[in-house]
Amino acid sequence: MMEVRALAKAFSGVKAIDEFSLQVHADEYLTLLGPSGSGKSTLLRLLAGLEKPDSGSIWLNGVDITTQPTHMRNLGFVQQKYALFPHLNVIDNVAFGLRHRELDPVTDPARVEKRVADILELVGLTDLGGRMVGQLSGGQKQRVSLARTLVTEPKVCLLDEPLGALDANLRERMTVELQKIRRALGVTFMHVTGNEAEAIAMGDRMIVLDRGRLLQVDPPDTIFTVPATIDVARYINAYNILSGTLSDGRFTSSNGAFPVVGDVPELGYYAVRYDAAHVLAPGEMVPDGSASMSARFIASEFMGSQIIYIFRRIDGGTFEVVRHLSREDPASYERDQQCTICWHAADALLFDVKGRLVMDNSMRGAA
Ligand SMILES: Nc1ncnc2c1ncn2[C@@H]1O[C@H](COP(=O)(O)OP(=O)(O)OP(=O)(O)O)[C@@H](O)[C@H]1O
Repeated sequence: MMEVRALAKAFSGVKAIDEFSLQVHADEYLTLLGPSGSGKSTLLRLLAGLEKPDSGSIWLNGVDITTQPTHMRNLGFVQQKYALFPHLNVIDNVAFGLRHRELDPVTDPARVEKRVADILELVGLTDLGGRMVGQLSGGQKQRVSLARTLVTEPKVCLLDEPLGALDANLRERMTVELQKIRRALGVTFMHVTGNEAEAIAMGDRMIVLDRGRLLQVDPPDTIFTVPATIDVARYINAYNILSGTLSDGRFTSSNGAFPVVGDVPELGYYAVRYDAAHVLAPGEMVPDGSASMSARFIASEFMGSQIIYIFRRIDGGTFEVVRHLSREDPASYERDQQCTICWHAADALLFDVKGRLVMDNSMRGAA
């Protein structure tokens, strides 16, 4: 439906977007995760036509829109700052885009009224239509901003950190709402976020961006279980990452040596998911087929249904262990207590020196 081909944009010689290509499907929720400065906003601005690319092209339903002005693109853009008209009420803010859009403006008052009423109902603002926007909460302003964009029926709606300004409670509610609204309209959403949990929870597919380059695009569960590079593993904040080398058939680092199934040349990194590790009880033996390391307890964080234990590794880095409390009671450790952490050797992911996933240990076991 939308296709981005080798898009590039540099500012003063620094590449903000670097040979970025992507196929966007109709009726999908795409999330875009990247650290600060990775080019997320620049990419949205290029797609929206607010920034001119140095090279590459953007296609919408087979039409090259690379040089089309913003208002001709039929793309919606919900920016970080809501940019609502303070002197207009909610209804008029939403109606404005519809009356004044370049492509097919709607001027018949009855049609405008009906369309605005429908969209306000969809975003849950029916009762607030007459309010001035200055009298709305952050979450309500966010909905007006979304409604104002969606009322124009864009083919793709770009959302720049739409939940960024909301408190945790509201963010959780809007997570579900945004998905519901998108599904009801069948419009494609491209939602930029710096929050990995949001990207994983909301996307049908998820893009990971780093220094302007696309590292991976896949359904979130694939990104979570099979991150294509060590940087993807790092950005989703779900893996303990160790660097080391292969020696005598074992991944060897200052934290110990762990068995590697098969022969992996050029091994550089070893990653253990937080929820794949557990802490041995005093006197408990390391099970067969497991790797283990010694670490000192620093702190735990209770998260409701799960608990995170944080340890200090021998090399000074941290190692996190997540346990689900539906399966076991929380344990308590003394600060600086020496513990043994273990995991199935086959659960570790192996990356080469360039940070590319070589093949995971379990796949090697099966091979
Ligand atoms: N108008 C500009 N002039 C110069 N440099 C820019 C401009 N816009 C962006 N950049 C640079 O391009 C890079 C990407 O910036 P961008 O704002 O797209 O990143 P981001 O991933 O959206 O970051 P954040 O999550 O912090 O908003 C950064 O190095 C930034 O400093």
